[in-house]
Amino acid sequence: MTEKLSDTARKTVLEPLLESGWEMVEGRDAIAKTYQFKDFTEAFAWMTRAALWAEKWNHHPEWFNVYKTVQVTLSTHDVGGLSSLDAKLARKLDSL
Ligand SMILES: C[C@H](O)[C@H](O)[C@H]1CNC2=NC(N)=NC(=O)C2=N1
Repeated sequence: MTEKLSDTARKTVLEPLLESGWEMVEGRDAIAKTYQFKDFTEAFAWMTRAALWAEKWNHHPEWFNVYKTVQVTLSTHDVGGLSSLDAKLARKLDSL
């Protein structure tokens, strides 16, 4: 069962992400990051790889793509805030 991150988990799990370019979204329990690629092909190839992980884990990003920029927001809709799935997906997105 997915749960909202506890205060303790936020310290250990979110802090490394916030140090690597993720930001808390104002007014909402979510994290966001903007990725820049060389061109649209690179951006879309990355989105395709990300989509396969999202499907595999049944956890999907909110994202917005314009040309070579992809803005990603992560939150767990089922619990109305951040869960460990968001942290897991964020780490995966950073590694792709
Ligand atoms: C029914 C389905 O399992 C759920 O709606 C899944 C799908 N993908 C999801 N993605 C995200 N980001 N949050 C969710 O709560 C979520 N729930």
